[in-house]
Amino acid sequence: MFSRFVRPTVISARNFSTSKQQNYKVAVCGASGGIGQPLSLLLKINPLVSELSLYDLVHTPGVAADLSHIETPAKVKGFNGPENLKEALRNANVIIIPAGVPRKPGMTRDDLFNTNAGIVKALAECAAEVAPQALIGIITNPVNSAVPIAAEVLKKSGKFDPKRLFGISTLDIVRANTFIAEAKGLNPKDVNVPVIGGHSGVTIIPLLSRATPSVSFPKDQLEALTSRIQEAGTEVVKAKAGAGSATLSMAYAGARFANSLLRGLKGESNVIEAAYVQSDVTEAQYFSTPLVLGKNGIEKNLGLGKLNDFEQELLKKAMPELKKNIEAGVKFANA
Ligand SMILES: NC(=O)C1=CN([C@@H]2O[C@H](COP(=O)(O)OP(=O)(O)OC[C@H]3O[C@@H](n4cnc5c(N)ncnc54)[C@H](O)[C@@H]3O)[C@@H](O)[C@H]2O)C=CC1
Ligand SMILES: O=C([O-])CC(=O)C(=O)O
Repeated sequence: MFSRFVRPTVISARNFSTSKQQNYKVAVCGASGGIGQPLSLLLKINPLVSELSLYDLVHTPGVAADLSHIETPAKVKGFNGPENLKEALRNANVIIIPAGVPRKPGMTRDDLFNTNAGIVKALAECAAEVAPQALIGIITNPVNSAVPIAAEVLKKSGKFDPKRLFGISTLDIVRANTFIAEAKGLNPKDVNVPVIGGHSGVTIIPLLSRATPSVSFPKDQLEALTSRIQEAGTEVVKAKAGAGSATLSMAYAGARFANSLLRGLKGESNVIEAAYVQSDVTEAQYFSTPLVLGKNGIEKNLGLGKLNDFEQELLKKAMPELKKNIEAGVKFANA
């Protein structure tokens, strides 16, 4: 199934050739941040975006003014502060959320829970009220808990549609593709590595046995590559030495994911992208697997597929942590 995957073109700037509807409003919450700004730039040059709504607590007038001078059709509006949140999100087709604090060296993604859980909760509450049809993609960490928080909030307001809520785990796939291409001397654009599970440490489960093109590694290299993919976020946090976590690669991954949501919305067939969603493919209530995306969000969950013994072991190790993260999110939202 992965061989049919087509790497989307994120950047097409002025070379627009789409004839179908492209009137989509995309809102970015946390638009002035390290991820938010480059993500908004990539969305501004996406031909499927007609309206780009930038929300943050600070600096959105400046970011919006700056982006609005780019010679693409998307209309950019900046919304600063909670009093403007409703207007920012109203009737959005897609809402992407990179709002919240990032890690510093020595922290786990879970250490961000106390600050970021409340941010995600408030944004989801507003989305439920003013954009109940929106496809919502959450970047904010810890993703494993943030998605259950948003789901519980949406459930409380009677607006939860499991086909429309996504934790964005695309960066794990982007990294896996890059690292495997490097290891095998391939062009990364030709490599597709499924990564399933959650988005932190052991919950990130790369399925190298199912990479296309097919690749194989001796056991020690397989283990080293697997753990590099699982710990790649920490690699960036360490390299940035206190200045935050991945922003540019995440902006790329977020733009790729948003583009796939939009391609699905406009009725393109065969749009496949993995994300962390409500799921019954394992005993964890939320789990990332490849999805077919369509006009209403998830059209089909493609499930786990076949795992080899090594990957079964990774899955076993991921489960307790993932379930704990999910439980923490559900508990927080219902406290
Ligand atoms: N899912 C993934 O693969 C990844 C997730 N992340 C996560 O993304 C989040 C953002 O990271 P960065 O952009 O580097 O952080 P940042 O600190 O540079 O930017 C965050 C932005 O959110 C804004 N913000 C804070 N509270 C807000 C609220 N209540 N409403 C709206 N905006 C609010 C801030 O003003 C700031 O502009 C972090 O939680 C980080 O851990 C980062 C990389 C990858
Ligand atoms: O590692 C972090 O804190 C940010 C993140 O989620 C990633 O880069 O995968």
